Amino acid sequence: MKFPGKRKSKHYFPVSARDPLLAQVKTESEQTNAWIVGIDQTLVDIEARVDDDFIRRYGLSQGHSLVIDDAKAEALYQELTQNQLITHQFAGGTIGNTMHNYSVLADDRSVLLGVMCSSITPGSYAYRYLCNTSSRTDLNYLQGVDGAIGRCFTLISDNGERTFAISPGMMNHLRPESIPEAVIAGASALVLSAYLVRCAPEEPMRDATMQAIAYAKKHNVPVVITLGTRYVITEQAQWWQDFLRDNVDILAMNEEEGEALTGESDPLLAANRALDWVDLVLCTAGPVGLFMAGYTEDENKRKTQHPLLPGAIAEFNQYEFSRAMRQNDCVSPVRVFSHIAPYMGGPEKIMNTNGAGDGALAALLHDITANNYHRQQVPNSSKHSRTWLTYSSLAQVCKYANRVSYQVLNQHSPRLTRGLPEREDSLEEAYWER
Ligand SMILES: Nc1ncnc2c1ncn2[C@@H]1O[C@H](COP(=O)(O)OP(=O)(O)OP(=O)(O)O)[C@@H](O)[C@H]1O
Ligand SMILES: O=c1[nH]cnc2c1ncn2[C@@H]1O[C@H](CO)[C@@H](O)[C@H]1O
Repeated sequence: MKFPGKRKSKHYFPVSARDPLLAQVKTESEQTNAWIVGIDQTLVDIEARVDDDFIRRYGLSQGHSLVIDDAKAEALYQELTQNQLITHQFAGGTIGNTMHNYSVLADDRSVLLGVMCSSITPGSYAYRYLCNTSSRTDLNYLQGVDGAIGRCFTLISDNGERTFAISPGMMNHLRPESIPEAVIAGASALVLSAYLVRCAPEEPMRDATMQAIAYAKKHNVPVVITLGTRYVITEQAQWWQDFLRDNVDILAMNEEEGEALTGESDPLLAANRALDWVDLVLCTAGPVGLFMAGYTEDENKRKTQHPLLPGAIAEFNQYEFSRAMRQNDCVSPVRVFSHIAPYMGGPEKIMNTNGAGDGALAALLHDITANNYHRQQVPNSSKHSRTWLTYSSLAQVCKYANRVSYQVLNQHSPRLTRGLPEREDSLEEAYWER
């Protein structure tokens, strides 16, 4: 486990190899016992630049992710190929991206559940998918299918807006019996997307997802969900509110999804409202940066040393130096919030905003898993005097998540090609010095 940003505090981590007591603890359990698990619709992204007429002709709607039938997918693919419009083909899927990015950041294990073609030929989409996935992502639990994985036509319009057209293949054929209970029981988090419940009634993906959630609840593993696109939510906001309340602990969304879910256009208010249903919220807001909202124990809340920020909730960042807890683990829960502007004001040239939010979520998952890892290694540390959810404060997680988003904006694919620069000894210094 690589630590999310080195510290110069008394809790410096990873624990020093020179400390004889801690070194002992470490060697006993060299094999990592901290991992995350996610379920996804196995998809390859096929990216192309198209004009508005193209979007219209195929009955798509800008900014939306729509499922299309085989005939339409074939016609669309033919047109893209004939006109040489395809610019990139890469492994995708919002949770696949997140598992991959987590593994790159943490240099550690994530487990991906989903389907994979039983028979793979070199050069096929399935082959590409496997080649573009981190070797730290455990693919041993994928369920074989006799058919194709999904294709996600990622159509970029002149105004930079991206429209997804999904040709599902057999991506929704994951069965409940393919969900391994032990993998979920031992995980630091179960990670899902709102897209998973968007499948035909006869397809088993929804049941597989609910099975995974049932195991997570049984073993007290936090359930994390990312909302995907606002259209999936707008259609049935009340249903999603109930779903979050009953099944989810940690919510990741962007400001548009936040509005669709809560009716609040202000991301801070949307995050605050979502705390009625979940324990921790990450809300990205494009050029505005990102917000986090969560709970902490009143007695342990910590005052920020940053300037107090105005907003719909006055001085909302007052206790942003607090670590997040699940509401039920608190005796006296208080709500805490944090915000951060884009790292370095954003890259000079944005290569692609696709997956910037997924990158931020991977950073949060890294911090949560590092907390579990640290608890296993140094259980009597004062860092574990309470059952915290994150290793770091909300302010620090914001900083890290934002840094990872920046990295994604700076490259073409939503999947990180490498971890954050090693030279960045202290995220703190690198952040503020430039
Ligand atoms: N135009 C921009 N300028 C500066 N930073 C940006 C810009 N767009 C995004 N970012 C950074 O990336 C983070 C995530 O962006 P955004 O809110 O667009 O994610 P998203 O819509 O969830 O993306 P996706 O769904 O593709 O993963 C923001 O919090 C911010 O740090
Ligand atoms: O329906 C879907 N299911 C799973 N992933 C999807 C769907 N639509 C789009 N993406 C994925 O979202 C990522 C960017 O955040 C893209 O890589 C794309 O593959």
